Amino acid sequence: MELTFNLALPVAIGGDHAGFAYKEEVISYLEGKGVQVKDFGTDSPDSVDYPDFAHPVASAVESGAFAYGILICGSANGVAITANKHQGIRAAICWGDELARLARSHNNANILCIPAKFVDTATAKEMVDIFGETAFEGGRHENRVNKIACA
Ligand SMILES: O=C(CO)[C@H](O)[C@H](O)[C@H](O)COP(=O)(O)O
Repeated sequence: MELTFNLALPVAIGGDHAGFAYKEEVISYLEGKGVQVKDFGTDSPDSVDYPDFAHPVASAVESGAFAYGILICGSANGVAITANKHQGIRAAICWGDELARLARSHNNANILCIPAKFVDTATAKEMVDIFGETAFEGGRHENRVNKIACA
């Protein structure tokens, strides 16, 4: 089990209408740091269905072609529930720095789910940095993570 992300790979990002403006700001932030980002949409604030954007991001991260994923919707509940239907995905809802750190260090999360209606974009950017840079601790945590997947 890899302990850190391969940051040479792009980041997959997606979200629904409630997270649209938010997503655009996070993309600009990452690209301003030289991070390659693939935007899976949505592409406007027009109402859409979050599973239509969460599934492609989850599949992309599962493929191994992306370092990790970011999903954004109003509460983050919908995108997290959807992404976690994928066996290779551990999607964590985070609303603060320590949660983003723990999602990586203890749960080896590979998708960061951000509740756009409850977290400001400054915090989101901090969480993205922490999420991308924090290693999974392995050890006792790896035993637990290995028990998550249903047969
Ligand atoms: O939070 C969400 C799903 O968990 C979505 O972003 C939507 O905001 C939520 O489903 C409410 O939908 P609405 O059509 O924007 O009222």
